[in-house]
Amino acid sequence: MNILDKIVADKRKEVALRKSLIPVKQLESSVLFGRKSPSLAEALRSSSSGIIAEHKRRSPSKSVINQGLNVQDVAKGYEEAGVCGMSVLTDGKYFGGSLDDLLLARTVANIPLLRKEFIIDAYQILEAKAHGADVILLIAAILSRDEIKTLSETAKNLGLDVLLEVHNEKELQKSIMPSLDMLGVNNRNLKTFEVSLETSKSLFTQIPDDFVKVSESGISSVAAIQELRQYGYQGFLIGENFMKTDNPGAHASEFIKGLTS
Ligand SMILES: O=C(O)c1ccccc1NCC(=O)[C@H](O)[C@H](O)COP(=O)(O)O
Repeated sequence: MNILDKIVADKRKEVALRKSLIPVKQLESSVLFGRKSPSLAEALRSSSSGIIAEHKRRSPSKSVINQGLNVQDVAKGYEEAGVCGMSVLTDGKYFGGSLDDLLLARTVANIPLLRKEFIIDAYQILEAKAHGADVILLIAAILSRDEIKTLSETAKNLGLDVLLEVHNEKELQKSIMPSLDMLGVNNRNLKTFEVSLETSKSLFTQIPDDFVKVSESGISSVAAIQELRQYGYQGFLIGENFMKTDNPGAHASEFIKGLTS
């Protein structure tokens, strides 16, 4: 069993438990459920930086990145830095995150928030909306085409943007459909943890122009982004490079200045 299989097996149990504890009606009656979500795809299209900055305490590939920060400070810092959106990892077991992190980020920031999660069930999309997310992530490696269609249509019906993540041509070809807003190429192979920006560079021609192209993982320099832009990428998801510092917001701010100067 690879790490992705393990995460998904645990996620199925976790979602079943959560469903038994919190009924859909309760999620739907939350204050944030009625909130209009700003679009991350639109923000990326009109941005000169394209940065989506992530809150990431730890990960299967790197173990601990930074456990000592307050998620609200990180969210405020990212917003002040001028990022287009913030990604909040909500998985507890492997990433040390939670839905409370999303809620806390929402209370202090107005930028689009992405629920970074291993979504396998529409219930998790309702949770995302109820906790202030504007965008959900769907991972092609763990979903069938039919599941991607059902889950992305659920998200669109709730006014959320959808970022669909792929790692290779096969995942990309099975996933293309109109209910997606952004296509993300993950430079990290989630089964082996190997990271290479070549993954983004090799897949860009096959992503139709209707989708905002996002390059994810392993991005740590302004030069890398300038190069990825040549391939048509408009969004850049960065986690560890910001989160490993004492002040991710300040680091993101310096990074964005380097990109836009
Ligand atoms: O980051 C991991 O080790 C990981 C392992 C298994 C599944 C997903 C994983 N990461 C999720 C992500 O996609 C990244 O957090 C995100 O793209 C940011 O990456 P980075 O800038 O390299 O922290």
